[in-house]
Amino acid sequence: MFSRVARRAFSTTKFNPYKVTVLGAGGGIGQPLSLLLKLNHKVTDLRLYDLRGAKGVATDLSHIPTNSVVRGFTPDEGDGLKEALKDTDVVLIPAGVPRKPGMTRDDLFSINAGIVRDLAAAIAENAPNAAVLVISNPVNSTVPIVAEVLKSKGVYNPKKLFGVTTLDVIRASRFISEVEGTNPTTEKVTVVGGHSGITIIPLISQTKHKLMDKEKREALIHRIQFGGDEVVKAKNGAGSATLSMAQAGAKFANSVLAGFEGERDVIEPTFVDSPLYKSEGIDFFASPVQLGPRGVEKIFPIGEITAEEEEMLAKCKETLKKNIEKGEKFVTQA
Ligand SMILES: NC(=O)c1ccc[n+]([C@@H]2O[C@H](COP(=O)([O-])OP(=O)(O)OC[C@H]3O[C@@H](n4cnc5c(N)ncnc54)[C@H](O)[C@@H]3O)[C@@H](O)[C@H]2O)c1
Ligand SMILES: O=C(O)C[C@H](O)C(=O)O
Repeated sequence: MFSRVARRAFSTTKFNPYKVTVLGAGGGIGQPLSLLLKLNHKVTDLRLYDLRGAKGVATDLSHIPTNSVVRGFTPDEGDGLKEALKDTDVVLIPAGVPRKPGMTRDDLFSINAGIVRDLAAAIAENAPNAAVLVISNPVNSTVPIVAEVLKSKGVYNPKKLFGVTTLDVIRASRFISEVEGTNPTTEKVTVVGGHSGITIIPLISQTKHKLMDKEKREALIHRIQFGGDEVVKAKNGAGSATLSMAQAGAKFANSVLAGFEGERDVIEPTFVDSPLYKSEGIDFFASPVQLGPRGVEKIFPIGEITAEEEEMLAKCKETLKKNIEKGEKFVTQA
């Protein structure tokens, strides 16, 4: 039985009808991500697609008494991908293979580039107005792949394409709190650049811990940049981060939906088509972005940084430029 207060709160809750699709929903990230989206009251229509397993995951989640209807789609019955995408508002893409120990994210390009390209073509056809949140690695290259496919189909909207770098941001909060003995939920670290090794730049100088001693700071930065390797090593061949990534992906998706709903001051670092370093041939860059009803509302510059961070930025740009070009050429020179 609901108490009177709970009943009143429930009956006055406003549900906006958002359709959200997860491509790769049967996987290590896909399953917990779908669970977290099922628990999100902003989501009313949840569609799960995978080559296999999506129907079982959807049926399982469909017993949870939250606001959304959840359906699973696979390619074996009719056009599952088309049905999963039709007129959806947000698409999250965790489809693709994860790393094993000894691999870089770039080593995943040979398999994941084709997967992401084909899914992007289906998005262009069935959900050209959707916000697309790319999780599949290597993000520095898969985001440009999606952009080029959407451009080739005449439906590219740079305000609605996002590389999800939220895992770097949540790791930074957690790791800095471990170093400083503080509450991780109140630690905010701006992380800019891209999503792999030295392209991940946590701006410690912009935190309240800017006076941290050099040795401690360098170890912290290295841990944030290579946090993914920590998980790959610990899972010992069974994949990479899935649960923390699901949390990160659900958090970012919630922010995108909050922006759609017109909530004010929704700001998240994310890897987007950005003017910040375009003059240097870098088409995409992660920096704090204000999200709104049309997607990207405002891209913030990275602000004042130290000489040490300038050096990191220079190295990041070199790698990022190559990663982005690799993704773009995969589509344009095919
Ligand atoms: N952006 C980030 O911060 C971040 C963090 C962690 C992992 N990742 C990346 O996410 C991806 C997925 O990782 P995972 O651990 O969930 O892998 P996983 O192997 O557990 O799951 C991937 C799922 O994708 C599905 N899939 C493959 N091809 C597909 C297609 N064409 N259409 C639909 N589904 C397809 C598979 O069937 C599988 O269920 C990897 O590339 C990984 O590197 C990114
Ligand atoms: O490390 C990986 O390969 C997965 C992901 O990009 C991560 O940062 O955990």
